[in-house]
Amino acid sequence: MKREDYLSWDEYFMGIALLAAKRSKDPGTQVGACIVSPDNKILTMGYNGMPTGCHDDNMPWEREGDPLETKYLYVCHAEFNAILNNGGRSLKGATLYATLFPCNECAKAIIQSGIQKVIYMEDKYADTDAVIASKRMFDMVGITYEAYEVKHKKIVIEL
Ligand SMILES: O=c1ccn([C@H]2C[C@H](O)[C@@H](COP(=O)(O)O)O2)c(=O)[nH]1
Ligand SMILES: [Zn+2]
Repeated sequence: MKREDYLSWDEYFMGIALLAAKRSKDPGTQVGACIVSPDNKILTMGYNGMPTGCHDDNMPWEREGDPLETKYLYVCHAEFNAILNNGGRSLKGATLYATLFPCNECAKAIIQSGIQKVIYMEDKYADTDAVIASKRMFDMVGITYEAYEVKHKKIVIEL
């Protein structure tokens, strides 16, 4: 008889996005993204981090203060990294699993890449212009977005 407590596709892909987020050096919010083809093949992944060659130790991670000394002008967003990491594979019709609702800049890249669906975990910046603009664009172009249904499943991985 087969196992019954195996991961659903959504659990598997969101689990991978959560694992990718663990690579982030951001002390504030660690974001992960996993992009999946319509036939459930993982196409690409990403997390928020500094551009390649900009060493994490030499970059600011502050949230406030002189804008040039905050992370915001430098950090590459998880979804943006995932899209850029696609290795030449088409993302048309794909689904993006994201641990945070994508901002407007990521939304633009999502639209241009042909991704059709977004499944997100957290929407803690829902009241910001960035996320409002994001949803406005998704609605306009017919990209669907839905909150990941948390089932409080614990996935334990021992290394
Ligand atoms: O679409 C998004 C929006 C934000 N991020 C990243 C950018 C930053 O590294 C953090 C946000 O940090 P806070 O301290 O919570 O402001 O999230 C992203 O990857 N994707
Ligand atoms: Zn973004």
